[in-house]
Amino acid sequence: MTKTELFNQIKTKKSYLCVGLDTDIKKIPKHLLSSEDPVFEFNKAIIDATSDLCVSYKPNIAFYEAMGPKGWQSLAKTLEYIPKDCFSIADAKRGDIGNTSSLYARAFFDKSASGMSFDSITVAPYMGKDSVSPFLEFENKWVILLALTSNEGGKDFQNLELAEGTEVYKKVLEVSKNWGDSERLMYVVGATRAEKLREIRAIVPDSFLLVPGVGAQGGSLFEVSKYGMNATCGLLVNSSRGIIYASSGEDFAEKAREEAQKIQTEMAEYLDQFLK
Ligand SMILES: O=c1ccn([C@@H]2O[C@H](COP(=O)(O)O)[C@@H](O)[C@H]2O)c(=O)[nH]1
Repeated sequence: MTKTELFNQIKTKKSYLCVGLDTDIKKIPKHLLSSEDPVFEFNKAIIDATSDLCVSYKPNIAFYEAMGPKGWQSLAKTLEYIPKDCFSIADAKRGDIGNTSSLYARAFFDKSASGMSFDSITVAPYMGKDSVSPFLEFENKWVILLALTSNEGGKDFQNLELAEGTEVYKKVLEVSKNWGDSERLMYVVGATRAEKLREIRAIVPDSFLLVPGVGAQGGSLFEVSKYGMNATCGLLVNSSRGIIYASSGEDFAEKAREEAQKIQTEMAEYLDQFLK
């Protein structure tokens, strides 16, 4: 999916919501556990209930890897089921020396090799350019680099000041924006770090930002939207637990829709207010 196609989806759906498919077999409603593939059945119901309200889905790969081969099967089936007008994100946080990164890229982008072809993958930037460029060699695929993460521990390194006075996360943005343009490269910025969005926008004005941390982690959608939105929206705001585990009963999909609807309604207002 191109940047223009993504923005068109945002305008059509009046939404920049990304639903996180962090599907934990231990949290799936009991009545699904007797089915052949409970994880897929759960995801399918969540997708059916939310696909008109969001523009993206983000399975976090850890939840599937943890289940072994069965988990990878559920992941591949889920990816096939995600509507083609929704931007798919493999939240895998990969990155290694070049030849290894190439294999990670093949695993998530090359359907003929792995059976899966996501639109994008999250990548850790700390091994540098040659660990990231193998992902960018795949045409029409996106890299989403971790910049300023939502967790408290993110401050341990990301906010350290280098001798020249720049914080590490800013250096990541400044250097990596030369590895690919805003048509192929996005950044993760936690909603819990919304106070930094003005400074981030000064460095990467045109890039899309994947923003996790609203809902369960307490980040503010208003602040993210006010300080982070640009002329093409430039935001994909993720909520996982707040939507998919809104209920643990048979009404889980209905309740997930209600939560997604609340966020979409707020987003429609912010698009009117803050789109530059
Ligand atoms: O900085 C980061 C990077 C990734 N995540 C991931 O996003 C979701 C958030 O889930 P919630 O349930 O909405 O809190 C999850 O997959 C994280 O691994 C993040 O939270 N922060």
